[in-house]
Amino acid sequence: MRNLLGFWIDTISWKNLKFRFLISFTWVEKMKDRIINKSAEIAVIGLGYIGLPTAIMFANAGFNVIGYEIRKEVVEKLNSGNSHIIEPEIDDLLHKAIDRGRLKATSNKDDIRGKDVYLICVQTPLRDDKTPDLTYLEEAVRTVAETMKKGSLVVIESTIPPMTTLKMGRLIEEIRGFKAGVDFYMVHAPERVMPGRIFKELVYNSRIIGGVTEESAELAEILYRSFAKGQIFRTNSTTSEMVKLMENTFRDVNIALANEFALLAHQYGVNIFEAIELANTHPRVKIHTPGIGVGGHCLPKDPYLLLSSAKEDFGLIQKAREINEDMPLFAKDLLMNALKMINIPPEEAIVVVLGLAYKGDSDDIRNSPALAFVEGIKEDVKEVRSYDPYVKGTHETLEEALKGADAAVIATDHSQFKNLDWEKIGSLMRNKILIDGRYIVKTPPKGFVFKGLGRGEY
Ligand SMILES: NC(=O)C1=CN([C@@H]2O[C@H](COP(=O)(O)OP(=O)(O)OC[C@H]3O[C@@H](n4cnc5c(N)ncnc54)[C@H](O)[C@@H]3O)[C@@H](O)[C@H]2O)C=CC1
Ligand SMILES: CC(=O)N[C@@H]1[C@@H](OP(=O)(O)OP(=O)(O)OC[C@H]2O[C@@H](n3ccc(=O)[nH]c3=O)[C@H](O)[C@@H]2O)O[C@H](C(=O)O)[C@@H](O)[C@@H]1O
Repeated sequence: MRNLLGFWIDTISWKNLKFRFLISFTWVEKMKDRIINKSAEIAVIGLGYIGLPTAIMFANAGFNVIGYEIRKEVVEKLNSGNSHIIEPEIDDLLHKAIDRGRLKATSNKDDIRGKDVYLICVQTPLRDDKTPDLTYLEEAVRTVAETMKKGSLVVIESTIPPMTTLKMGRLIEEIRGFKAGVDFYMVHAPERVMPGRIFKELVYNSRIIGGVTEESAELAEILYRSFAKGQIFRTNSTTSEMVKLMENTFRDVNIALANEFALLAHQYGVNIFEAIELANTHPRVKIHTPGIGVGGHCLPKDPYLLLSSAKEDFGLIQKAREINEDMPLFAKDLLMNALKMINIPPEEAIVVVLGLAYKGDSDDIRNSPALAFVEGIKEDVKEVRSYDPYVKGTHETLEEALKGADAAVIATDHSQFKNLDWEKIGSLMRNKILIDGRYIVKTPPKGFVFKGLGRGEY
């Protein structure tokens, strides 16, 4: 917090300091009142996995919220009361917000003019060359710059490379002439929720708020307090950007270590899941879970966002990424070995991938290792089919997908896959190969050539 002082001094021009201080004092008090009495109007930019639940939370906390989204089909769906994402509790909470008249979606910029608060929740993916693609963010910031008023609070919730909030502040200044921390308030308030637990974690997780000024951070804290019960820590925007990226990089590197242990276990004929369970009985060891890969919108890209502006190479984080990115290829090796064991030429094999989503009980296929696996085998085998209960465009039923197939590969830990009767399902298949990339099948089913990732056999 003490470090912030130097920061404000940079941001505020000394010449106008006294005058601006008076204005800013009046503004901040007014804004606090508007937030506390819920008369502050909120625009959420981007209604995806993060923006929609956040908009719903603020609406149900009593604010008038308008969601601005460029995908018109999403806007239509939401305004008719239907969520376009799968998440526990979302349908009820969305209906509540819409029925109370607190939440609307729009694709019209005019509808978000002059709001008190702008929350930017757009995607921040990577380009093919693994550098950050900030075009969605920049476009969202342009929209905000065009529609905001003096004194608005601009919150970037998206995960972004260090120093991006300051850059976006300068972009607003170029477009609109408003200076961040002087003419408007600005923070980076990264979201830390876990899909599948979003509505619980929005309330109970702790939050980091990185302000370009202390006042900005204070306002944002009051705003989030309208529904958040976890601790809220204030810092500057570059620190909060780094904290968020460090959290996901920590998880990615730890998963890579678990994956490397799994690869080693194959060399020594050890079941890695038994070994990890035993190692985790140590009071200071908590090894993650190995698997077919690390997917989703965040873990596969956030380490690269963290490294993106660094002036040197950082080997550990990069290496961890490579290990995780190679795991679908290791699963491919397991499949090829199984085909060889029963003399099925790969070019004649029909392979069924069970689960396309990046993790269990999700419909999100962004950066999914299942897709990398499909990509890795599609030129080698005769046919690749897929079945995912949550993903459109896959086979309707598991049975239909497996009929006449040679191999099934479990790529996602959907609950539906956990208690399947493989001996019964096997009767539908032409050949019985089962590859488990997610430690779903604990005991190899009878009559199958079974290979489990991390299970020791190769
Ligand atoms: N999905 C997750 O589990 C988490 C995501 N995050 C971060 O939150 C951010 C958003 O992620 P998601 O919600 O998953 O992405 P998403 O892709 O589900 O949602 C982004 C939405 O923004 C819309 N959009 C893009 N540009 C726009 C613009 N200029 N104006 C209006 N709408 C626009 C897109 O059409 C999309 O609906 C990312 O930075 C991500 O790293 C953080 C924590 C968890
Ligand atoms: C540090 C941390 O826990 N970050 C969370 C993470 O959510 P996300 O759903 O992407 O995380 P996840 O459950 O770790 O899954 C990511 C991927 O990693 C795989 N995975 C996960 C844990 C593990 O031990 N082994 C493993 O292989 C999953 O199968 C999945 O493919 O990233 C989110 C985000 O930033 O998007 C973040 O808000 C969440 O709190």
